[in-house]
Amino acid sequence: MLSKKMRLSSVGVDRSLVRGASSRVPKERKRFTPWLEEQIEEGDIDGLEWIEKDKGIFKVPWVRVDKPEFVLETHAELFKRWAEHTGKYRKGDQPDPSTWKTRFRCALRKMNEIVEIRELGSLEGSKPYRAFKFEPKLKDRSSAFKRSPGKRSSRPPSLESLESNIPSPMEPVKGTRDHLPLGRMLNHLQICEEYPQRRSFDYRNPDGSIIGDFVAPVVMPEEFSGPAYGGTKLGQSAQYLVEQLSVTKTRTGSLKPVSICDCENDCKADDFLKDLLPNNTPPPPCKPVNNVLFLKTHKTGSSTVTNILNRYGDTRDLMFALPISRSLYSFYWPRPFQLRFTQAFGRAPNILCNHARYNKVPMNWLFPKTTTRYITLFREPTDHFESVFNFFHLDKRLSRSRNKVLPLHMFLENPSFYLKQVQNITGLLTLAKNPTLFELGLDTKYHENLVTVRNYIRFLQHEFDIVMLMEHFDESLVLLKRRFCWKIEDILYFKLNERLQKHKQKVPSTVRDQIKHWNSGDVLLYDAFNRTLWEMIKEEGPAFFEDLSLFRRELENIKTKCLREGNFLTKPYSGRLVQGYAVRSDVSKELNDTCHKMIKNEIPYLDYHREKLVKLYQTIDRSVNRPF
Ligand SMILES: Nc1ncnc2c1ncn2[C@@H]1O[C@H](COP(=O)(O)OS(=O)(=O)O)[C@@H](OP(=O)(O)O)[C@H]1O
Repeated sequence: MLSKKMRLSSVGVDRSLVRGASSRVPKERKRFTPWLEEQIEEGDIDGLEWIEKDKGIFKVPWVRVDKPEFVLETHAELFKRWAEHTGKYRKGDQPDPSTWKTRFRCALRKMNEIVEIRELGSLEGSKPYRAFKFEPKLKDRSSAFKRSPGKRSSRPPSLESLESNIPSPMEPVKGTRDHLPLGRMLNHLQICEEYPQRRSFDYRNPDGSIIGDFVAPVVMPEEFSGPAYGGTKLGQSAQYLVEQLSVTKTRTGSLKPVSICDCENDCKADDFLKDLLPNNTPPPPCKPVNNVLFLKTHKTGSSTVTNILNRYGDTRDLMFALPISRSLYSFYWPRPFQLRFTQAFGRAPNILCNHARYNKVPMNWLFPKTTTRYITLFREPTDHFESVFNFFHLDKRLSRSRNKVLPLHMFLENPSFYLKQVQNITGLLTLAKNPTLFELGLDTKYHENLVTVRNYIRFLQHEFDIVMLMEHFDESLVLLKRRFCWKIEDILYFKLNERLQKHKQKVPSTVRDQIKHWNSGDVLLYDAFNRTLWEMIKEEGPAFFEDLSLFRRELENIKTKCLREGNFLTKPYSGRLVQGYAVRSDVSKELNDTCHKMIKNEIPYLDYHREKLVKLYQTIDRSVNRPF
């Protein structure tokens, strides 16, 4: 960090303009980050101080404006100074601490190089504060990220390295959709240079109706390739989307965008409301979450969740991320997800819910963390492993001779040995150890390293908003409904993909212990998220359980109304029979479509989405190309 003297002289700021002389706007306006660093260094605002200076961690006093203990002169000083610095407040203006604070908070949020460390903050007690950290700038990070040729680190990545290798500037401003003419995109990139986020833009018809939107990165780092993230090159991915954009442009003809973005005014209304509303004001009605990335894990009940998401998005005409090739039903799983595995529509997708292996950088790019909820689903590791092993016939895949199989109990006697016998651990065999950790993106070579596994779990705790558990399927869904502001009918389901009883293997306790030992990473992962789930449920209070009972009654109801009694079979994938359903012939008109969609598996649903998209494009093309 620069010394105070250097910092001040390097930007040529007259101190009297920044401090004290509040009636004038400083001649030279600084960016928020150096300005804030300077305020901390000055040390004259009560409570604004370093926690760990060498790590760039600091605290900001954070007293609620509506609290009796709030003192304008003390608690609003920092926020006032920023308002002065940006020319939003001048001496003689009416003091407006709520707005000052909101502006300050917005500025903080926009700065990708400043992250909040919630666990270090404390909003209780007589001196509440939030803790933040200055992150190294993108430029520094991307260069720090590049390895010198020939030097490959064999050390597993620490959490810090995992996190610092992530290009946070790809994250967008909360909830904004900017409208922008294609030709002015570069201008926009320059305008927003100070606020390096990824944005999405609308294209509109001359009458203002939305034709579609697309995503574009504001900053395209030259190269990001993380050890645990499959080496995605964002520069290329961005290029790819820009190419797709040109295609969209020529296809859709004359489009008239309505306005350009305003980087200065990106604050969300919620931010203002938080501080302006007195404590007892009922919270504003919640807004349903429509952007969801579901990391679909194998044999965890994930097809049931995918069906829920398919129906949710379908009834609202949301956009689904679809695998690029028509013959594909996953995003080239088990390869780590890449942008080029998805069909590009020239419009930001809302939902991803087919099998994809977690890969933070491109996923965060396509589904920005600030506007998308990330969810996934885990299963108790012993039952999970049995299901994976037997459903996917790993016994045959692990056997070296064609006509023999390697049953589960034999494999577990010396799993490393049997895996070494296999020449290429590809495809479904990648699930032969810690399947969940693998699907969530951790390279198998780190699975034995418990420090890395623990770090990775912490990383995932940052990444995912809700991790559901198959053993608590209904609880997980009710939690999701409540957190996503959904309705009970949005989470109704029929259990899909259940194996026939005769295909399920009873596993004795000794074998269960061996499974746990072999999959100890998954055990740690499951235990951690089991705790998280119950903590989240506890936070919901007693109303949660009322919702749960109501939900279970509705589940029974819909079953009775939709389904025929009897045993039915279906093939979710070729060659694999599982329990199926048949819709009652006397089903009511209103429920007919819902019942049929509730039993639709992921593959027919994907085909359905594809057809729906083609129809949508045809409609748009017809409307756009209509002669005036
Ligand atoms: N709601 C609910 N509650 C409990 N269990 C459920 C539920 N839905 C699906 N399942 C069980 O999940 C297994 C199928 O998982 P997936 O759909 O993820 O399989 S797949 O990877 O998509 O093929 C499969 O487990 P096994 O039968 O043990 O294989 C299903 O029975």
